[in-house]
Amino acid sequence: MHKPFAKQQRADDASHRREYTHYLAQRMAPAIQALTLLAVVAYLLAAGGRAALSVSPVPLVLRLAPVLPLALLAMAARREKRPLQLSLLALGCVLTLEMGVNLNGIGQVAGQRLALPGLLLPVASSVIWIGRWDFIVAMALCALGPLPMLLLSAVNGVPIFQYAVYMTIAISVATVLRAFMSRTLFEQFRLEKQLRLQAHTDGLTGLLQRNRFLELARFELNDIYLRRIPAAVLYLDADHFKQLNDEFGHAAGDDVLMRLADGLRAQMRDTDLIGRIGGEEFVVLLSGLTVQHAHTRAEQLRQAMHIVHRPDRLLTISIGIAPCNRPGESIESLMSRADQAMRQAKINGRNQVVIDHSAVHPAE
Ligand SMILES: Nc1nc2c(ncn2[C@@H]2O[C@H](COP(=O)(O)OP(=O)(O)OP(=O)(O)O)[C@@H](O)[C@H]2O)c(=O)[nH]1
Repeated sequence: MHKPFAKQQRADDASHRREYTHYLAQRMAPAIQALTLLAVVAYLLAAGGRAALSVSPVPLVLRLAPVLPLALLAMAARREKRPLQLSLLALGCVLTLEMGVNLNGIGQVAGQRLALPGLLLPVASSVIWIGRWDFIVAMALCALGPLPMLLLSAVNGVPIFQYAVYMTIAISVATVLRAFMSRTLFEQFRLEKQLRLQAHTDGLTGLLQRNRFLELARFELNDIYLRRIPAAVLYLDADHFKQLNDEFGHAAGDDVLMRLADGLRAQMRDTDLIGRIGGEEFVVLLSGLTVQHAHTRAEQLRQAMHIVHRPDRLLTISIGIAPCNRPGESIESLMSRADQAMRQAKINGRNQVVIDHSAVHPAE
């Protein structure tokens, strides 16, 4: 179930990190999918070419064996979007490639040369690692993977020394590339989040913008109808607001609107969805409350607003309530009924709560 946006704004560091990890997974998935596919083709070409050019004590079938797990990993990566699973698939691919390097190099006079393509691996894969842990594991696999083959074919340790130098350079380059990529992606994530926040929240009151409210309310209503729980929509409008603006200016009006929004937030539960729908009009979706409970809450809210002082008088609001008692009814229709009830409250003399009875179930 979608929680109110206000709640998302208070997300702690752990959920922020989780959000970033999922963002990275979305961004990295196509690269991981392309690289795992490339690994299958590259391995086939390299192992096939080597089999045609040189003799090896390891049977060809065994040397080509990594193609199957590589192909399976590439296929699994095609449908994957979850961060941990993507990291594990990419690591599986690196591990299989390193096993392939050993299978093709063991027993060959110039076996150590086969370790050279492995030097590409840290650099080629540097940007796909989602977390720090998978990057470290991948680099360790790249560095240590070809060692069995090198140890078997080394003469006086010379190839191992050369390999260690080149691998250190390759891992250093990979670390720089990854650091640059992480910084760029984190900045992009931060900016996108900030833009989303600005697009979703009202700049003056910090409440949900109309469109975002409607979007979240649709999700919430689906859940309400599915679970068959009671709910109600409140439509709130500040009384004689034009008079305030006309007499004391828009800045005074803005100040009252901000304090009205603060009062709304303080009175409502974390799970209530609150949106600013128009100038001095607000809507609340109260989930899990019967119409009687919603009425009590609306009355409390109306009275709580009296502590907000306007320069000319106490702030009063008129509230309309539409109970969600027609399964499948849209949020737009509920808001329209609540708005009608609010208009009735204005006609009745303002500063009061009116329930829309047009669709109240007989049982209620
Ligand atoms: N300060 C300020 N005023 C706004 C804002 N948005 C809308 N308004 C003003 O809100 C006022 C709404 O006035 P009306 O719709 O006539 O309603 P009212 O004067 O409150 O009268 P009733 O609703 O009948 O009690 C208008 O003067 C708008 O200019 C805003 O963001 N800031």
